[in-house]
Amino acid sequence: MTGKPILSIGEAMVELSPSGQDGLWRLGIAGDTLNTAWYLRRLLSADWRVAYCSRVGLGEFSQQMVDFLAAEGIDATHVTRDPQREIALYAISLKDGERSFSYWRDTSAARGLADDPAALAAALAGAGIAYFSGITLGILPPAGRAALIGALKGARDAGTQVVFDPNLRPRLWPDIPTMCREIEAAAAVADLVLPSFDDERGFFGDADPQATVARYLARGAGQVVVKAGGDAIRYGGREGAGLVEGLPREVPVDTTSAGDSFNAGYLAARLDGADIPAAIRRAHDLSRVVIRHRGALVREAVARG
Ligand SMILES: O=C(O)C(=O)C[C@H](O)[C@H](O)COP(=O)(O)O
Repeated sequence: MTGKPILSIGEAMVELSPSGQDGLWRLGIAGDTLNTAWYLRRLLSADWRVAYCSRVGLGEFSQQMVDFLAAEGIDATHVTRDPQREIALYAISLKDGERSFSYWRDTSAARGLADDPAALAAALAGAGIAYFSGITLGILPPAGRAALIGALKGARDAGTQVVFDPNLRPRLWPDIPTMCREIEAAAAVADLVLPSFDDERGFFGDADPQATVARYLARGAGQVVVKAGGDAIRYGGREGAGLVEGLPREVPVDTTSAGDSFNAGYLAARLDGADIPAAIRRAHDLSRVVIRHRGALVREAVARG
């Protein structure tokens, strides 16, 4: 089965990941929404078009990103250029396999990705799936956030499936109440929300994954699938409800992109006709391989489709 283009919207950065050798860092290009697009590109057959919507600068690293997208088969038509700004940088630190991030992204070009309503509308026109995250929202100024959510709502009304990963990053937000309010406003325009239970418990106080499902459904989401590390995965919504148990566990080398790759695995499996429990198992299997390797984009995890 093939369909309309898949558009992922957000910020990609230069990534520094530990090489394993003291003082040596590996340079890559990554960012949550790009990671999901990258895994989707490799999981889906070439008949599918996977596109990225972002804003970059004119310098060397911005060009490297655009070249990277082209080399990876990701459509960069909707990556616009900002003559004044550059792309951001982040570094991964690892402690017992669990990742944390340092960011240099306050002035990045991607902060302007929703400034031009016509460009945003053109990017979304005809998209089968529009994918974005709480990080996409967190980097935007308030006017950009409102513009993006409005454009996604319009796209949803026009038949695009809107998919949202809350990906809570408090450092990107002025304060926690603003983050929580904006995340729920975004979930309200989403057909599918893919939260991670640890984050949701921490910031929304959800007692269990079922509470996360119920909260997002009450806000207007169509379907919710709650990622839970290696624990059972709860889902609910208009496509069905249930619990997927007995997922194999992995000792991680680097958990970066566990959630992003899960999202891609899930969407690709659903597009391939899998039911929700089967799609969850396929997504989990992919993220298990991803966390056995360093960095966000793990070529070993996915042969190119
Ligand atoms: O934090 C950001 O802005 C990034 O985009 C860096 C990372 O590549 C993703 O955040 C990884 O996402 P997880 O799947 O949650 O590990």
